[in-house]
Amino acid sequence: MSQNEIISFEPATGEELWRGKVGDVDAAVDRARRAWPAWAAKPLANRMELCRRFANEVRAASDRFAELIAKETGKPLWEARTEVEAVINKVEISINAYAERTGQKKLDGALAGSAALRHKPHGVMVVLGPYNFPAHLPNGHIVPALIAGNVVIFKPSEKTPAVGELLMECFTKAGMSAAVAQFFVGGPEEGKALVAHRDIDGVLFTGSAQAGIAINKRLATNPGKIVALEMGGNNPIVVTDTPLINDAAILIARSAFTTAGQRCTAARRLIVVESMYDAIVEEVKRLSDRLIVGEPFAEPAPFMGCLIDNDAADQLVESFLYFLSNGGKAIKHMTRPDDNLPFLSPAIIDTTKIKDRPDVELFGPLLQVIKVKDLDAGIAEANNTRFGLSASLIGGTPQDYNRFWANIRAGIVNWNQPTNGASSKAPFGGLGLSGNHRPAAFYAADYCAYPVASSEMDQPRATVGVGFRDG
Ligand SMILES: NC(=O)c1ccc[n+]([C@@H]2O[C@H](COP(=O)([O-])OP(=O)(O)OC[C@H]3O[C@@H](n4cnc5c(N)ncnc54)[C@H](O)[C@@H]3O)[C@@H](O)[C@H]2O)c1
Ligand SMILES: O=CCC[C@H](NC(=O)CCC(=O)O)C(=O)O
Repeated sequence: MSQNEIISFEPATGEELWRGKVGDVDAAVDRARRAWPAWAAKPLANRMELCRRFANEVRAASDRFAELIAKETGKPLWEARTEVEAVINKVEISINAYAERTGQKKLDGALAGSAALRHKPHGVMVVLGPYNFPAHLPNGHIVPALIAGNVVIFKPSEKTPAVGELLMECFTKAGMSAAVAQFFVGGPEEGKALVAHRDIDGVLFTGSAQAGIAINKRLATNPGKIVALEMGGNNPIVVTDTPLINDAAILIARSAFTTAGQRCTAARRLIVVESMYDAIVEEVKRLSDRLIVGEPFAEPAPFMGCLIDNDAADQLVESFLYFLSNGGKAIKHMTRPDDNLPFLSPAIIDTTKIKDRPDVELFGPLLQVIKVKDLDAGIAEANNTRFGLSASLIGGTPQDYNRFWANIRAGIVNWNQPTNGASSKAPFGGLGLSGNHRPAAFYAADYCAYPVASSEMDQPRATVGVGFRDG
């Protein structure tokens, strides 16, 4: 790959899919900055209408869109279709969110004249996207930002530029200028340069904790720039008493292995009370043995596809071997049928005996199992992480769930539901290394506009008060 070019490959076949020239950061920011005033001055209804047209363009291209997502990420076609649906649905959800979370209102109780709360856009927003949901997650920043009156420079992951390009094409086809919704090709270096550019007003990031922290540090001396960080997780799924072993196992397998474990909300740690351990572990293994791993367009449809590339697969195999050689007990071995392709079988390993388990996000189909004495020990173990994105409790009573809910540190806390599959109609974000208290999804509206409080009279009428001499 030349440094001036980004090339993406189909992970399931290794074939080249797309190539494009790396963008010019200064030119992109300058173009965006010049486009901003006119876009911000457009009536809100026009901006919303253009976003609705964007949704129609995505709908019209939905088959091609889903096929491209499946090809470029390696996820199954059925799942890629759900990503396209999420992109379309994001528009109406964001329109509602803008009205509910921001928008404008008159305030009661003004002493004279009237008082109002309104919101203004920040300006030029840089959106940096991840590869696992190359359309849905960046779109979750882009649409709210545009509705609020910002212009956007979107740099997709260097691993999924083709999907990023198609997404942005849908905005231009909808009638939005390519300077308002701008597609930018680049890798981490260009990401860094965009973040550091003095003429941007904010960075809306979804990706790894490592990159998010680097962005946070880079902008630490610019408190005026908005930084929204959606990062990873080391998410726990805690199992306490339940007679529904098969249902519990289905929820666990879905949490851990959907999208081949490449979801920020995937369960990484299965924490089980000792009375349930044997039954749950046996059933999760039995189910996982039945999961079909296959290429995106295979028939019958696979449950999960491959990882994004061979490096990611190598790293995950290494992590499995690390656990194995440090006291872990394999429940289901990780296998890789072809060393030249990133397909991995789901793997399960008991790491209870490992003293200092690395608190990192292992982004793939690898589930650790940890045995605990009781629910309180389970909650303590669940919180034994620097991350805090999602957490689920399986089984137990309403009182158990209340205790779990009150004590767990995570932005998404579920009961008898998977850790993943979060709703776009709710806020989405996490604590600690998972985010910076700027939740996305429904609350993305909050970081796309800032509130302005105004006290207003149509004439400059005023009377002198205390402390003036007669005159
Ligand atoms: N919380 C969430 O909403 C969420 C959602 C999806 C993925 N993720 C996380 O994303 C990770 C996987 O995605 P990824 O590998 O594409 O993430 P990544 O952090 O490697 O890259 C994300 C984006 O940031 C850019 N980038 C990388 N380093 C940068 C830097 N120092 N400065 C500026 N830009 C930089 C990349 O080019 C890419 O566009 C996982 O950790 C996963 O948990 C989080
Ligand atoms: O990989 C990270 C996202 C996972 C996904 N979350 C969402 O889709 C949040 C909703 C939104 O952003 O609209 C999940 O929980 O599976």
